[in-house]
Amino acid sequence: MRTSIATVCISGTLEDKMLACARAGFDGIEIFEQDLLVSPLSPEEIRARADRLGLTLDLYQPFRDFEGVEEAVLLENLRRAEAKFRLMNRLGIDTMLLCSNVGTATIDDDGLAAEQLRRLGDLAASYGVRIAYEALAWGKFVNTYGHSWEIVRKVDHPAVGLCLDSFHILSRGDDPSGIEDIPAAKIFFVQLADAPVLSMDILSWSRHYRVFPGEGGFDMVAFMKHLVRSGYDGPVSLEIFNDVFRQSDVERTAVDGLRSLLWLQDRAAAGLHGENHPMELRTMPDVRPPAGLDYAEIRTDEPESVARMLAQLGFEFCGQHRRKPVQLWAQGGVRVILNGQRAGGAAPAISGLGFQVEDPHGAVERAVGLKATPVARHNTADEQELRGVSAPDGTEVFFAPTAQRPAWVEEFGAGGSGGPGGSGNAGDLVTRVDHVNLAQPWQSFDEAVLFYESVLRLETRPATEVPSPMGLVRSQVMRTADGSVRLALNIVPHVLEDAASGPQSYPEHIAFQASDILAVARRAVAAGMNFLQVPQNYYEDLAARYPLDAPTLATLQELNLLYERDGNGEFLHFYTETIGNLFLEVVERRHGYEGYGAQNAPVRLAAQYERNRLRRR
Ligand SMILES: O=C(O)c1ccc(O)c(O)c1
Ligand SMILES: [Mg+2]
Repeated sequence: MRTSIATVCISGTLEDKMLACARAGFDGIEIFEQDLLVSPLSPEEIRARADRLGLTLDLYQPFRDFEGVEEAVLLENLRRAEAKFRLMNRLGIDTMLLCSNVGTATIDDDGLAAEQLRRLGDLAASYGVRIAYEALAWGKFVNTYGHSWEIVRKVDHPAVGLCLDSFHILSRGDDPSGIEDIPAAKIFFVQLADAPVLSMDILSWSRHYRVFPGEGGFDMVAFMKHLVRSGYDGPVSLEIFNDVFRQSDVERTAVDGLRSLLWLQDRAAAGLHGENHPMELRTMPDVRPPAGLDYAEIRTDEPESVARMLAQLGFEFCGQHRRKPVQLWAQGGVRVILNGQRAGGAAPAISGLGFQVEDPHGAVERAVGLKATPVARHNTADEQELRGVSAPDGTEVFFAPTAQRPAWVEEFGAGGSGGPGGSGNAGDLVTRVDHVNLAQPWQSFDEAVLFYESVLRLETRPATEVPSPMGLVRSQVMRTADGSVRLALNIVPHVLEDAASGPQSYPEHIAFQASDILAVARRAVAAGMNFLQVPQNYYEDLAARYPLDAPTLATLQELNLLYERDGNGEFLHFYTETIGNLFLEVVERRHGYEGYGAQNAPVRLAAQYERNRLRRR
């Protein structure tokens, strides 16, 4: 598949954009008119530069408000078009995108629109140029791809075909399967964009919220399959209007974009089960989603305090690393690595996660194929080689075999009874990691969703928004279907960017699942643990929300436990104090509860905010 991207997707000057697209590995680009108008480079220089970078110039766009007009307006539109055809000749671009008329159309008549497009086709052909007609979802008379295809069929001109843009089709809830019935030769260009499911006017949605395939809520894989089945084999181009992408690091966004096309090809190929079509799809090693967490690594400047907290929760110290200031703690088969090496400014509190996979080698190969950055790992001869990549927020993601007792624990001289391997001791109350909550800088949130979806094959669940004193926190759960791995990605509110403490001052946490949370809490109380204090108002509201008896309520309040119900399911959980950027949570799920205590999250965030303020005073 030939990959392309519209220059409007990314930040910087036209030169910056071209360089970044070439470096990321795109085959070509669409020149967005605005980028050319403001460029000091001449069309010939742009052409030469693209050539040097190995980029094809696939499309010039957009040309607007052409068809469905009075004759006098049409003559003016043809004059406008001819100027652009001359420009395209200088650029060496042979396809121009024409948006369906949104402004000047006054005549709702397909026959007339077709005749006018035929005249444009004749003019275009005389310059060796083709017109790709795109139905904008908010076009005045033409706003569906079906309608644009009817008109193009009527035009019946070799220089007039279609541009299909997934956003305009899927945003309206239109059925994309009809794409398979369009003759491939009449599809001149294809643009892809995903978007989060929002209820707002389509134009604003399109101009500000598009995201790369895999980062939103559209079924892009199904769309791609229809496209492949049509027999189309031209460029597949990203056209993303997104306020964040346009102000983010250009190289990084370009890589994110290419990753989306690599992922999409792989998924579409898997869904097409070896069907034969002209478009060749690039695939990668097919790895299964992780089976569980091998370990979680916490990096902290206060390892003693975090160690104390782990001990209070029933974790056992299993050993010190031979050479590094790094400790291993374990309980019930859960392994936590406590890294006291100085992290420096923007390092996340949860610095690494080991995922258990069937084929660690294949998983690394796939991750690198998806343009993830490998993490440098120093190995001595007797240390087990673990390979991993960096997630967008800097968390190191390692791929480990699905061993009960991984070989690397030997580096910690770990022996002992239950210790770090197997399923732990019979009396262990913590049985597994329930979920890991990772703070995401707002610039790389969409990138992170695609990263975890494509590299780890996690599924996205509908996002939620949690109010906090620092702003609205968007939270996105990504998990395996069976729940063996669950991550909650939280966007760090903008306000923290300005804080002296820097963008990563937002805390992260690991939630441990317990078989008996009351016992864990009581043991922690006895061991002198500092719980996050839950306000009285919360318990009064809880009594109103649920018919809980007085002794249960009193126990919840005494232990600073939070509670939520979901049908038959019950969720009990508590939080520790925050140390540096880290706190811990213990949860107990009863009767198939599947959520994360969303109603309690604002209480937690407000309590942490109060605590933090008191400490800073
Ligand atoms: O928002 C627009 O105007 C616009 C322009 C060109 C496109 O290809 C498109 O999909 C939208
Ligand atoms: Mg478009």
